[in-house]
Amino acid sequence: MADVKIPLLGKTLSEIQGIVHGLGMPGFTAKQIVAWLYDKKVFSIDDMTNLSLKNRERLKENYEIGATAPIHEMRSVDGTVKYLFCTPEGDYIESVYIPDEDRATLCVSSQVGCKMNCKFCMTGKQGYTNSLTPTQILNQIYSIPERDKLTNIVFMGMGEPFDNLDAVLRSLEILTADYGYAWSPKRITVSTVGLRKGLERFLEESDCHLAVSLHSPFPAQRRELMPAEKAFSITEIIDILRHYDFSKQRRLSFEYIVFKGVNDSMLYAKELIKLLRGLDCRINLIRFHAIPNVDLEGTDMESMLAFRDYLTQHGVFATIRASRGEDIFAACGMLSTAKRQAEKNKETN
Ligand SMILES: C[S@@+](CC[C@H](N)C(=O)[O-])C[C@H]1O[C@@H](n2cnc3c(N)ncnc32)[C@H](O)[C@@H]1O
Ligand code: SF4
Repeated sequence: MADVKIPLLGKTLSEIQGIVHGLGMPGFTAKQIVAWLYDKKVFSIDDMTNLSLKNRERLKENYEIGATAPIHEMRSVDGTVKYLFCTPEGDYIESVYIPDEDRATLCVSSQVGCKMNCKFCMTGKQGYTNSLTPTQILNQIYSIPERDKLTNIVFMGMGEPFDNLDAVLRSLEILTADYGYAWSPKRITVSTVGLRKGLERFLEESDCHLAVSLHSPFPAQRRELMPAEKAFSITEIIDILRHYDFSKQRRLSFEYIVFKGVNDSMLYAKELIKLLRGLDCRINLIRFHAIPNVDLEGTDMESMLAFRDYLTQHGVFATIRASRGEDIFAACGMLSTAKRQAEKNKETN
């Protein structure tokens, strides 16, 4: 059996210092290694040319960079690219590259599948398989051809980031630390259904933007759409957020998929205004990407515009999120589900 090597990608500076120390290398090599990883973004330890040949060989005995290219990509007519990665366990995850004028956003996954089982979500339908390691989270950013064009990262791919918070926080540290990518936290948004412990810890330990998936201002209806509401209600989430100061650089937004005949009337807009009163935030209205076997439909653009205008006129700034890559299975979880299905069919034929 081939030796399994430990990936360096996804290790923090202090972890690399521990490795360097353990291998008996001089302390300064830790900074050199993180620079090769996160600044120069090399694909081989052999490329770390300011490390002595002996130290590179020593490192290579047990470690590797750990970057793996996507196995599949789908390009939309609008420039959006969906990438499919395969993890060492043979699971599939998706990332979506979304170019838009002077911005280039990558939507990354944090888990394989998801435990939250939201009614409208294809990833939820897959169930939960695994949580991604920091290596697997960062690899989505490291291994795409557009990596040097990226201006923003959103954790809005497969999975619930607060259900894998250690790995997500470690990735955020590497993306924002001076020794790492040195990105401003303002370029990164983490989206969540809201899990109590995760929310509190994220607010404490990170400065990145927060997006909360809201979808209904009424707890009973939100519970129908999003079972996570049972454990941590939107009213409690908002209570915690009210005690936090979002007036500085950090942005708080709420995601709201507008479903036809479900949550698109002015009654809902009025309730949202009540719920969010006094909070420094915005609402992103999202068009529903239809998924199979779910009796939900997206609302029409006219109702969406009226909903947006009502909210904005009543002091809750609302925008309509442009729907991208509709021709390439844009709803997260669709491509990996198709791949899983194709493999199952192969096995049974
Ligand atoms: C896939 S989730 C991942 C992050 C996190 N688990 C969450 O729910 O916020 C990212 C966003 O996509 C939304 N979403 C899920 N399925 C969707 C669909 N079929 N159409 C449009 N948006 C969807 C979610 O509600 C959420 O706001
Ligand atoms: S919307 Fe988010 S939390 Fe809900 S099932 Fe999908 S990935 Fe999980």
